[in-house]
Amino acid sequence: MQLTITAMTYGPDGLARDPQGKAVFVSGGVIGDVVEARVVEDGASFSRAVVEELLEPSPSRRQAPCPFVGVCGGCPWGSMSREAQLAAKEENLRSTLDRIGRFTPEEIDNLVKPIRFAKDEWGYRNKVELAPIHQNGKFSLGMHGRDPQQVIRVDKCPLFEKKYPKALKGVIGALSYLGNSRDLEIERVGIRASRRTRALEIALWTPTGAFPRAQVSRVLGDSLKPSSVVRVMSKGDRRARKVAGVEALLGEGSWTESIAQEQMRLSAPSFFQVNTAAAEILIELVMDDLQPQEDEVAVDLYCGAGTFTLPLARRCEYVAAVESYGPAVRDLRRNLEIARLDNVDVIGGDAVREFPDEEADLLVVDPPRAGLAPEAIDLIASTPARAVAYVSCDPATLARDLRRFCDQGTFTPVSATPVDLFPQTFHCETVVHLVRR
Ligand SMILES: C[S@@+](CC[C@H](N)C(=O)[O-])C[C@H]1O[C@@H](n2cnc3c(N)ncnc32)[C@H](O)[C@@H]1O
Repeated sequence: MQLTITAMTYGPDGLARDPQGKAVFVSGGVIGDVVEARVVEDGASFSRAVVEELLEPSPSRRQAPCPFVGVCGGCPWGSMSREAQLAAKEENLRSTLDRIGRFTPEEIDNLVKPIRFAKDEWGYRNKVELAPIHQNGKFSLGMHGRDPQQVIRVDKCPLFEKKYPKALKGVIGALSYLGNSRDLEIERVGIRASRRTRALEIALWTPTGAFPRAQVSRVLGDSLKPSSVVRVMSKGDRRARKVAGVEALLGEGSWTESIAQEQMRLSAPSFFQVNTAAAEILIELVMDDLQPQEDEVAVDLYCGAGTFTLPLARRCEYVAAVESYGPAVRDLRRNLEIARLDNVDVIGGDAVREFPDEEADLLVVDPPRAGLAPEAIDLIASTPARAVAYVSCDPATLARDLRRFCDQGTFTPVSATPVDLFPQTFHCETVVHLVRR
């Protein structure tokens, strides 16, 4: 079937319409392509197809600097120009606010601001994760494919921090050498690198039990000169592994990044924004939207290790920060100590159950992809706050929650700024400014 790709989905695929007007998700299609496609799934409301032949390549199509684009899971939009990626992300936010948020075209025009982005579209990721490969009795490491069951053999990744072009090869080489002389039981390996602090950490995720600590730290230390090597021990059911502890095998036992003039120290299991330069845009937008004042109280929900907590604490009288993940709570306490900030109440627990009872003037919420629980919206509405900054990594749950805020009636969104935190992917971060009606 001949198809023209007219949009990008919130996923790797292009979107086209068949002659009857039914939506077709086209794997391998880039906006503007004319393709010959084979339908692989014909559903009642939409179909799925794969590109068989590129009849007229889109002007937005380009040669990506990595042969694994399309196969590897890291760069699903890598064959599309940056301009086209940015435009598609802005359009995705608009269409989600329309479909799920039920905002009118005029409201969307008023809300959505031009997408913001940092300079680097490659070499921006401060973190990559490697998965084990056991093949023909040999051990190695690779990256998850577009099909997450598949692990692709790579020795470099153009998304990873450009100041460390040889880190992947070094880690894979050293651990393959060790893993072929004895079973290290590696479940995954995380590498974090900072061009600002020069910190390089290798985190080996393994089950609890015996582990050749000295040998691993010697081989990784000799080949990569990392600032830290840690072992993250996990236990429990395969689908719900829990961190049982982190042991430092070499160096600092944590990784340091510098962001918006703050030093952040992170333990390997803690969340940190993977694109430091673009995360600084999030901080700038949140502070510009909220304009925190020195006599004000701020609440930071889903605060992680403190990306927004520290800048809020510099500007406000007092901050209450809530985070449910133990390692991140400990990181935040340490980051506040390093920053000599003593005006923050760090609350470990669920954002709804532990909702701070302070009279908040401002709130920052940065939930995971699932977005906010309906109770969280009611709790936020029950505060006397004058404004909320909602940082979202999922346009669909964001649109749902903005509709709930509007229906609840206390806060109304006044701007939604997409930020390109994840170039080469369809993912998009958004900062929404809500004010009291
Ligand atoms: C998207 S991250 C944002 C972290 C932080 N604001 C930052 O930018 O670095 C979401 C955070 O929410 C935490 N989290 C997840 N569910 C939570 C809950 N129910 N209550 C409180 N925190 C939660 C996660 O552990 C994670 O640190």
